[in-house]
Amino acid sequence: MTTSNKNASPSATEREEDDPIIKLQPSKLEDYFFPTHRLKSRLEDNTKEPLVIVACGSFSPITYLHLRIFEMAKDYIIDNTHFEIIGGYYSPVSDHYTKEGLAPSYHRVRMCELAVERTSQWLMVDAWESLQAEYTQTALVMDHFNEEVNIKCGGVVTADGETRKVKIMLLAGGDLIESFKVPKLWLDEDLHHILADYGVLIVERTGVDVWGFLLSHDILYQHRKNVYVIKQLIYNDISSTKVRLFVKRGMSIKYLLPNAVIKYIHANGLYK
Ligand SMILES: Nc1ncnc2c1ncn2[C@@H]1O[C@H](COP(=O)(O)OP(=O)(O)OP(=O)(O)O)[C@@H](O)[C@H]1O
Ligand SMILES: NC(=O)c1ccc[n+]([C@@H]2O[C@H](COP(=O)(O)O)[C@@H](O)[C@H]2O)c1
Repeated sequence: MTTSNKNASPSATEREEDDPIIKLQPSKLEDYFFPTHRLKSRLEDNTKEPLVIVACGSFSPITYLHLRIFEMAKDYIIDNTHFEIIGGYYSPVSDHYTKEGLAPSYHRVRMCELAVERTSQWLMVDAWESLQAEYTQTALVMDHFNEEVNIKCGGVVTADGETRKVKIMLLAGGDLIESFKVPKLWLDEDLHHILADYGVLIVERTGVDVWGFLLSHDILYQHRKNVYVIKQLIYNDISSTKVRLFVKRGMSIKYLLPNAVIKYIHANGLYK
């Protein structure tokens, strides 16, 4: 027998489905605006330090792994730190980043938006980096978020009406952090800036010894108090590279990424 309870108040998950259509990020820099529709303007717990988490990457395409890393970070933050998350952002890299398999940035931004717009209450997509006329180093992307959140939005307000500066942290997989050792890929001054002034949340990745790397890398070790390593309790290794290959070979990508993103890939003939 099935029962229906029309009067029951909707669960949080159901409410997300009813979110009003959000304003999508534009495809031209002159129309750019910083998305704040899911950014908390008030800190709930006065004893906590407000935090915005930023994930930089290709997201070509975004997968359930890229969605999960934010949720893993959230659980970690709640259990192990004195931070209160006030928002999370994807910042897809621009077309000037020379990496194989990058779909045009407009599509990558839109796919990220489709992935979060009906499934999350705290994740947003910022197109600023993707709209720049040249490649933007991650240190500058972090500065952009700092400027938007702390200078233009003025930080966050506490229950006492006091304004508090928001900490901005980079969220990255173990592989991205391991790329710190690649000669000339990252400037030392950028690493110091990211690690000292912002901080990094590292999600373990299969095959990468994050703790070993942390010990071996001088700059990372120097700033270790601002580096948080998150264990993957359920290992997930969904790869965008393999998703692209599956599409090219006409194979199914269902259950690897949200349906809305799959539909978008097929409708726009991406990764053929
Ligand atoms: N299996 C994984 N475990 C933890 N983090 C991951 C994993 N895969 C990707 N990430 C992280 O997701 C972020 C975005 O990754 P990005 O889209 O640039 O590359 P990718 O997911 O490895 O895709 P590609 O196959 O196109 O290289 C990065 O911080 C990356 O380290
Ligand atoms: N010097 C830098 O700032 C630098 C170097 C390499 C990668 N990254 C960033 O790391 C992210 C992921 O890059 P990959 O997909 O190549 O691992 C991208 O957002 C890219 O911009 C930054």
